[in-house]
Amino acid sequence: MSDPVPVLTIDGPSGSGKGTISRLVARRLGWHYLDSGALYRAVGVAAGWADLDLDDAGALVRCTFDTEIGFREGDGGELRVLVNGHDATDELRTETAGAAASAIAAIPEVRAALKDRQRAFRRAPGLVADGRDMGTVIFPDAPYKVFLTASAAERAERRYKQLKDKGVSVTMDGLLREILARDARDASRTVAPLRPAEGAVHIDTTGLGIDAVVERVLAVVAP
Ligand SMILES: Nc1ncnc2c1ncn2[C@@H]1O[C@H](COP(=O)(O)OP(=O)(O)O)[C@@H](O)[C@H]1O
Ligand SMILES: Nc1ccn([C@H]2C[C@H](O)[C@@H](COP(=O)(O)OP(=O)(O)O)O2)c(=O)n1
Repeated sequence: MSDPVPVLTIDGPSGSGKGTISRLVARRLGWHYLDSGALYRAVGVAAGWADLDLDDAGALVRCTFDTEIGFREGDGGELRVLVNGHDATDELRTETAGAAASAIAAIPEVRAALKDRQRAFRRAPGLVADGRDMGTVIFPDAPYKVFLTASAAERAERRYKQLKDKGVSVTMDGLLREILARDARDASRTVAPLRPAEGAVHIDTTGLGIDAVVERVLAVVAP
C-alpha cells in the first residue's frame, strides 16, 4: 500500500491567522489548501439568500445538501468561492456570514454532510487544511497538527485592519464582542468543538509577524 497523502492541520479561533498562514505554507510546500470555514460560510450565505431562519435546523440541513460550492483561482492568484455558481468571495468574508456559519456549524447533520467534501481535498502531494476540527475530526490521522492562537484583543485588531482595508465600516468594540461570542459558541458546542488536537503544536501568534509564524509552522513539517 502506498503511504497516505500527508496533511497539515491548522486549527484555531477567528483571527488567529489560520487562512493567511495556511495559504502561505501551502504555497511554500506546493500542497493543496482547504479553507473549511468557507464551506460553512457558503451554507450561511446560501441560507441568507433563501431567507432561512437560523433556528430552523431541518431547513439548514437541506440547504447544506442543496448548496453547490466551488473553488477557483482568481486573476490575482487569490482563492475565489462560488456558491450555486455565483462568486460570493466578498460576501463570505463578512462578519454576518461568519456569525451565520458559526450558528449553522453547531448542527451535527450539517457537519456530517460536509465531511466527505472536506476529505476529498486530500490529494497528492499533500494538503494544508484550516478550520476548527481539522486535526480532531476531519483528518485525525494527519501527521502534522498545529493550533494557532492570539489574544482576543490582537485578533480583533487584525480583523479591524482587514475590514477597514476593504472599506467595511466596523468598530473595535463591536468586533471584539463578535469574536468573543464566536469563540464561546465554537468552543462550547457539543459536536466537534474548537479545541487543540492531541499532539498539536501550539503557536501563540500574539506579537509575532506573519513571516515568523510561517517559519514556525514549516518547522513542524520539516523540523
Ligand atoms: N501573525 C500575524 N500578525 C499580524 N497580522 C496577522 C497575522 N496573521 C494574520 N494576520 C492578519 O490578520 C487578519 C486575519 O487573518 P486570517 O488569516 O483571516 O485569520 P483566520 O483565518 O484565523 O480568521 C488578516 O488580515 C491577516 O493578514
Ligand atoms: N472546520 C470548521 C471551520 C469553520 N467552522 C465554523 C465556525 C466558525 O466560526 C465559522 C467560520 O469559520 P472561518 O474559519 O471561516 O472563520 P474565521 O476566519 O476563523 O473567522 O465556521 C467550523 O465549525 N468548523
